[in-house]
Amino acid sequence: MIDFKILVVDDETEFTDVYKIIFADKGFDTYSVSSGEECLELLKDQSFDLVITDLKMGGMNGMELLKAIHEHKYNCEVMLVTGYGTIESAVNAMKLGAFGYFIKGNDPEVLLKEIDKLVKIKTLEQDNMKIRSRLNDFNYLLDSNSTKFKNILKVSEKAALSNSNILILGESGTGKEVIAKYIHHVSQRKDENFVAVNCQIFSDGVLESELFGHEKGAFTGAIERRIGRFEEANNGTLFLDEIGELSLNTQVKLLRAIENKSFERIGSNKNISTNIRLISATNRKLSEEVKIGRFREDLFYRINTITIEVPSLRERKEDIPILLNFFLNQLQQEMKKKITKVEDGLLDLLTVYDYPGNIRELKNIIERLVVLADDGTIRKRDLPDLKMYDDSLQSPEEIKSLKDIRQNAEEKYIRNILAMCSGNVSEAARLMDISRRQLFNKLVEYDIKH
Ligand SMILES: Nc1ncnc2c1ncn2[C@@H]1O[C@H](COP(=O)(O)OP(=O)(O)OP(=O)(O)O)[C@@H](O)[C@H]1O
Repeated sequence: MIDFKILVVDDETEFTDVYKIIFADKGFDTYSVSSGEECLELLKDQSFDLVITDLKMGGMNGMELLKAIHEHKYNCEVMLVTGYGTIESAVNAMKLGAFGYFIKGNDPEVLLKEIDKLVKIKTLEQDNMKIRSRLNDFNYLLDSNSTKFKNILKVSEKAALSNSNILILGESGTGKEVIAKYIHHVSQRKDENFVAVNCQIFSDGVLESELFGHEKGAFTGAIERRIGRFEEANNGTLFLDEIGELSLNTQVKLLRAIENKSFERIGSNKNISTNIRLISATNRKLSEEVKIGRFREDLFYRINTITIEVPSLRERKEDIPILLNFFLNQLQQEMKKKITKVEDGLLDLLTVYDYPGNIRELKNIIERLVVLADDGTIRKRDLPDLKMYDDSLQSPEEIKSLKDIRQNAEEKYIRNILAMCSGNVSEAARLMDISRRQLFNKLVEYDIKH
């Protein structure tokens, strides 16, 4: 069956029957109704690629139907069927946006050729949509000034060519999922699904049903059959994030599915074979987890045919300027806000900080700067806690007086608590167990704006 739905509209059933046979024979999904009114009713519930309507009908005629379809903005083409005597109105119909017309009694091949053109247009549009959605989906920065990260990209591209299972290691927020998507994107599986599952957010039983699916009635609450992520990812890529969080029980089931390249839905004996590339990721040291018996060794060797270690952001600080640019562009579009200037010294502060939360943290900070920006300028004063950036500038050799250190710590503490309370002084004072007056004095002393 071709993915193309046709609706034939004619009050003479002998014609609709003939069309149905011809179209069905060519593999089109064909329906028929006997009036324009019925056609409009059906279009409310179902979508069709093409409506072929007779021009002359009792009730609403073909031309009126064409106008109504356009008025409702239904996304389908219309072709008119006409006798010799009415060709002129068929031509007028084309001026009104009909895709074409067909003269009753002519060779149906002529009509089929016209339909074929539409099928080709539809396929082309679908391909374009797929390409666009792939590109939209891949809105990440892959340029890098860091040799380490450039190497990661090279290894990813090579790994993508194979079918091997890949393990991505790295701290939280370094972009492990981004790398997984990139591998999928450059692999031969790119037109198939990329399915991501975060193993941490599900409890044991729920995760198994998430991965393998279940049959209706398999357990209390299984009110209908559910396709699991393994099935969804068939022929594509399955990305298991936080794989280090899997229980030993689920590890056994996952290992079996990988080894046998097949699995069963929960509550079913039917074996379903699967063809997936598995990419796993974790911020845990999996080899250590194996040593202490928290992660199965056999599974570890199954999933890490190729291991990719994504560097932390502090190991690739040379990328902070281009990441800043990238996120600024992205956020300007998302927030419809123009940023034309980065205040002097801001980039230095951003570069000096160590980002325990990696790119995720940098992105959040930039988002905050854009939200708080006015006059199109992002500024130092809007950084979440300026002091922590200055702190990382201190070298261990710099010996300071105890008083300085104490004041430093106090100021940082106050700034953090204030940020936690979104600047609410009463709440911050309560948390710090001091009076509002005492806190106000400290704010003046440290020149903290709130
Ligand atoms: N190269 C990049 N270009 C643009 N954005 C990126 C890039 N790398 C990471 N990010 C952004 O940083 C955030 C964290 O990325 P991602 O989720 O891939 O990290 P992760 O290492 O998988 O994190 P976790 O271990 O917490 O799951 C996301 O918002 C992502 O869009």
